[in-house]
Amino acid sequence: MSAPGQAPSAGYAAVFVHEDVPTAEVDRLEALHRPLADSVRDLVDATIRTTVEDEEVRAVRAEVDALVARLRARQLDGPAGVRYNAEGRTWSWGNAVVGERNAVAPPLEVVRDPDGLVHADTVLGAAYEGPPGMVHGGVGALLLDHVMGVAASAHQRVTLTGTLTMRYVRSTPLGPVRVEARIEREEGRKVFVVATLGDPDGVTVEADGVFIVPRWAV
Ligand SMILES: CCCCCCCCCCCCCC(=O)SCCNC(=O)CCNC(=O)[C@H](O)C(C)(C)COP(=O)(O)OP(=O)(O)OC[C@H]1O[C@@H](n2cnc3c(N)ncnc32)[C@H](O)[C@@H]1OP(=O)(O)O
Repeated sequence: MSAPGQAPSAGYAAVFVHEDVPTAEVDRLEALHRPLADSVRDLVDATIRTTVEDEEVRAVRAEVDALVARLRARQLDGPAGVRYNAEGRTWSWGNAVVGERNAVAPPLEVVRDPDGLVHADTVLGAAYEGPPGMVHGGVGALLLDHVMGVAASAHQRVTLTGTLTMRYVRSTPLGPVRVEARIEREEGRKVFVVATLGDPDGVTVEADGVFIVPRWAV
């Protein structure tokens, strides 16, 4: 444990890395890598749903292994972390929900309206299944946590999830989903956020959470 007033651990603090990369270069790299993540996401879906012959499965595996080896020829020592430049541009390419290079993350664009509503639309396919044909409850929580965190941070402060409560009103079918979140109220360093996850027929999960501005971030 770290002393009060400090980041929880050197490891945590170390993921916020200042990097002297101009915004145009960050944008160029994102444009280069995003289609690769899209293709890998497609590969994940195809891996789940393929019905090809055994030999074809073995052959594809060999090709995928070769591709992995090519990408690993030069790579970071650990996770991608959160990076920022002098222009205030931040990027977190490995983020589990919005990482531009993360094929595990559903493609999600989080939008903040002028009135404070934060929302995101995406389509969840076979990789996000829990009950048959339905979104895994943990995936719903993942999306809600992130969008609620964005609402709490208001793009100007660090907040961490303190407590997250969810009520699964009905199952969420795989397919198009929408997350909405807004700040309900604030008390000192505690930010209370309410949110919903829904399908085209309406709300499927209701959530409320307490997001904390950690003492080390004040
Ligand atoms: C500029 C940057 C913008 C970036 C935008 C990007 C958006 C990204 C969005 C990503 C989204 C993804 C997000 C993620 O995935 S965040 C990852 C998941 N969350 C965590 O890992 C958090 C782990 N916990 C901690 O680090 C600490 O325990 C925290 C920071 C939470 C509090 O430690 P701290 O030492 O700071 O707190 P304190 O003891 O001084 O207490 C202060 C007040 O808070 C109250 N309290 C304490 N704990 C809890 C609790 N668990 N629930 C409810 N309330 C709690 C406490 O009673 C007190 O209230 P009061 O007595 O004053 O009334």
